[in-house]
Amino acid sequence: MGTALIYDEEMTKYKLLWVDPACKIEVPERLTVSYEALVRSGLSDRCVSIPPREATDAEILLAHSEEYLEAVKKTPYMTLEDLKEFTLQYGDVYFHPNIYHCAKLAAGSALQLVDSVMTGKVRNGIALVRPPGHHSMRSAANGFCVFNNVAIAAQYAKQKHGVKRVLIVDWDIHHGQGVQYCFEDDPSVLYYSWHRYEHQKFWPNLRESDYDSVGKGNGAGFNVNVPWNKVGMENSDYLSIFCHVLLPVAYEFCPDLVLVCAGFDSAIGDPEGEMCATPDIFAHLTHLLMNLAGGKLCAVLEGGYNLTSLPQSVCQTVQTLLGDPLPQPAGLRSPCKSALESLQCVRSAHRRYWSFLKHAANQPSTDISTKRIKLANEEEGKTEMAVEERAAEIKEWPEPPERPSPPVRCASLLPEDVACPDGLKLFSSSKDLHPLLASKLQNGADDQDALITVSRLYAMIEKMLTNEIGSGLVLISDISAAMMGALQDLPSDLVDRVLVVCVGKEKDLNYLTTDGKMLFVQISDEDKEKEKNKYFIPVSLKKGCSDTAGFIQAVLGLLLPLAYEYDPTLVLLVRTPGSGVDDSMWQQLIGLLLGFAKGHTLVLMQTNEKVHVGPTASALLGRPAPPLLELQTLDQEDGEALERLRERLQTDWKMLQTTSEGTE
Ligand SMILES: CC(O)(O)NCCCCN
Ligand SMILES: [Zn+2]
Repeated sequence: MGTALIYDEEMTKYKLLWVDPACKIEVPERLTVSYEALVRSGLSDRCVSIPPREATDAEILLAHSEEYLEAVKKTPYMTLEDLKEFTLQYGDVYFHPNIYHCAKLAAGSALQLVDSVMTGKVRNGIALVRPPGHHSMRSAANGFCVFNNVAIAAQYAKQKHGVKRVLIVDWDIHHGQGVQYCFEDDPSVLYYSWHRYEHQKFWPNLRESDYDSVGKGNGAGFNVNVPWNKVGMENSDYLSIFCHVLLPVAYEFCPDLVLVCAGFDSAIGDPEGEMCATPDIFAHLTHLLMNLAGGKLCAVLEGGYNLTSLPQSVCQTVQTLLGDPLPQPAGLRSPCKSALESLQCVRSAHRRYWSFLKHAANQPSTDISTKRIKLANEEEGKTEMAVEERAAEIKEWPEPPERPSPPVRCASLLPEDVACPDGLKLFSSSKDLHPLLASKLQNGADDQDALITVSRLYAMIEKMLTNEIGSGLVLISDISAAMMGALQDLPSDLVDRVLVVCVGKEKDLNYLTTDGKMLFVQISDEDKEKEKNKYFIPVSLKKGCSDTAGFIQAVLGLLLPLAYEYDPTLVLLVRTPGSGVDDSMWQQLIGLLLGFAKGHTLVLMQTNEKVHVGPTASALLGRPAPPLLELQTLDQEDGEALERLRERLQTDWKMLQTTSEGTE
């Protein structure tokens, strides 16, 4: 299924008609440069073009009051003076004779996107709209927003498509207070937002944007605010918040639909955000959400004011929605102290609502809310520094890397009697021994067949690293022998950093190395807590890999952060017989692992488990994993063991940190 693209140049036909420094950045070119970049890169041709439509009154009233709608309806007929007068009642927004029409198109675009995804016409999609929506409230325009496009879309999805749980991820750098107000007592809509906050000194300067606004009444726990109290946040900060806050909560919430308030003012170069995350980070943020809700994801443009990083970020997002390989998330380092403080505060504020956060640490001793009160009392004037001054610090950043799709998306090495699943291409490798193995033959290696198997594995790995093949699926009769053969002194000129994820128990692991060429993560029911090798991470679950809650917790809170920090050039995923992992969990794992090593994941399974070949192939082809069934709660002892493991490892692996204690 395809990716929808909703855009219409009509939404460029309004602009600021008077002087207002706070609003001058919201220009029509935001939309044109984004769409033109999609056209130039050939991405728009690969999308399913869906026309926008005007939202009806009834649809707008899903999130707004009648009096507000009636008032906005009058604006097309206002004189310039009336428009200025009308605008004065709201904050940081402007009106124009054509903005009501565009606001209906923006909201209608979001609804068209929801319809296209919910009816299965497309898998996912993006709507390039203006005016944005997430600041507008029931009876007020605000922050360049007139109607709350995503809030209306969430209500519409519930009402028209019977969606039970909607996840809204707001990666715009501003807090979508309009969305928060709309759903704060509604447990069927989980609103997650990070936003520049600086202890309430940054616009819209709201006390309720802080991490302790967790939702009200039945909605308690379903509003997650992550305040950025410093500018300059980087890719590592964004990814660690996704791994340690958003994803555990999102997987436990188990949404039927994901809506993204896709604001790109959180990218480097933006005068509003002043952050340092590069445009390719949106490839990863999008990918990490694509295995939720069976892949049903609707992204709706919010902010984004740097006319270079905005189109780059939009293209990165669309390319991931289309299923292209991800760029390596290079240059990750430890999240900064301020990000870790926010991380710790959010996790402790939500500990009581989400079993996946149950083991989160307490609020940091240097409680950041006291800073908020102190700083907020200082003279307000400083916060209103003109936008131009802030924009002066615009940084340089590299063009996002190319993300070419390999000619063969997924190759397979199967025994003759196993049919090649559709979409996979049988890997034909020469019968003679791989030169790298010739040495093993000389010192009389015994088992010829094993050597041939390893030889073909090496040949497949080589084709991956030259990007002739994306991923691979290999069935072998004896998995232990194959792992021994392949991993025993793995030739360094074959691959320099391989992440081995071993699902299930595996007896002798004496090919482990300590030189960092291989990071070995094992999830099983074997308890090996005494391991001291930084590159061997044994995760033990009492009930083994069949325990979905424990498994997903290990994947999200341990494996993902480790993999981001390690940044492998190859992922080797091994499923040992009798692991007990269920297919939907297995597909989730594959889907998430494809985000690393430019999609070069090689799956090793034993021939007697060929019944799992179909689901494995489907996941390797980038098809979304089915939603996980309602997760049981996390086993207490497993949760504590995972926490101990994370504590022990975080001195070596900075992406595992979830508290600010101990950081300089
Ligand atoms: C959509 C948005 O979040 O980017 N709007 C930002 C408004 C900033 C006003 N100072
Ligand atoms: Zn914004």
